[in-house]
Amino acid sequence: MTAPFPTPVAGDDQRLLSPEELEAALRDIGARRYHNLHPFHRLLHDGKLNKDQVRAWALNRYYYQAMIPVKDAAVLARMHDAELRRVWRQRIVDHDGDAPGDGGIERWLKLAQGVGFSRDYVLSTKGILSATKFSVEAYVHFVKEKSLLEAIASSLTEMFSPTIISERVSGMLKNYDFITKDTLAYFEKRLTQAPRDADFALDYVKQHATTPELQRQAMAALTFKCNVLWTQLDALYFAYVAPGMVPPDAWQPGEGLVEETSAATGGRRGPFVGSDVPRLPRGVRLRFDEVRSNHVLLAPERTFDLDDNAVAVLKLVDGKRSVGDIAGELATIYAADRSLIEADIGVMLADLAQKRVLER
Ligand SMILES: O=C(O)c1cc(C(=O)O)c2c(n1)C(=O)C(=O)c1cc(C(=O)O)[nH]c1-2
Repeated sequence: MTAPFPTPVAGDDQRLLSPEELEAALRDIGARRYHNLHPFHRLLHDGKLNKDQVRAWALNRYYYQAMIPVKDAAVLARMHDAELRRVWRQRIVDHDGDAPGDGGIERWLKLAQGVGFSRDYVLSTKGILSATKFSVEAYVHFVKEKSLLEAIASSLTEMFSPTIISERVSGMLKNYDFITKDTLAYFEKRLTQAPRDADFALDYVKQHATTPELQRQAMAALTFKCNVLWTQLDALYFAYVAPGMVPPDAWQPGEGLVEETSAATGGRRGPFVGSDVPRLPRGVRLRFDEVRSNHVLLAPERTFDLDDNAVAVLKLVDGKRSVGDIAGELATIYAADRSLIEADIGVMLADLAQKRVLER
């Protein structure tokens, strides 16, 4: 069988690397290919995504989380040594927990719920991109089909995860008002679990990759796994950032969400009132569409036609003017009653907020 990805060579002339050289070569793979370098992660951590794009990440990443114990059970099934199984089974416990309501998958569900999803929608895995499923399933197949050394080596991306997790948690808390420490609780445990798991796997690989060929296989396994993580972000980027092509059946913003209550959003539903300050969410823009020869609201994966009244209002939405200010300006321009305008635009803005192209 031909290798699915180009496999790195073990050294200049396939010589046996020392354990330290092997570790350095593995770390170098991460330095060049780990998913912290992916543009989607840069956007996520720097606060450049809108809420729906963060939701798409949380939803798709759930599939990875949910399949990790399936992957680890497959690895476990290949271990003929009870001592090894005793160590590895901890990974399954970490994700599944010891009791209902416990464990990493549950904490990821909390994260997904924290950004607005209904638990049942996430659990259904409906709406997850096919490309996410393909990547994650490729990982499960890989550990079943390849040697135990390769299966263990493929988990070594975890060597690099504490850095990305710290960066992600601080970046997201700083940059998104809808993200709380509670929502990101998943990552707290990973900060101790990942280094523990990675240390064990790295020792195993250094001890068992005893020929140039085995060392090459270990490096190829880590490269493969970096690609598993990278392609998941490619898929998210393509569907929800640019060009914004959401495949049929994949999650569309607005789907699978819990009806937002004031407690969940920190905001209110219903008409906007005079003191509300409307703003366009990140990624939503008011644009003149030459083809339609009309203004539209451009969201990452949707376009909304606007009538003249909406255009007049949205031209004044700048995240600074309140509804009262906007009504005041329009009342002057159109010589109309300010309180009537305020009531009208309150309803109109609430309708746009319902469609998630406006925030207060
Ligand atoms: O947040 C991350 O960037 C990240 C990365 C990785 C990784 O590098 O594979 C894992 C996780 N998180 C994670 O939470 C997790 O449980 C996990 C298990 C594994 C694995 O390969 O067995 N990787 C990862």
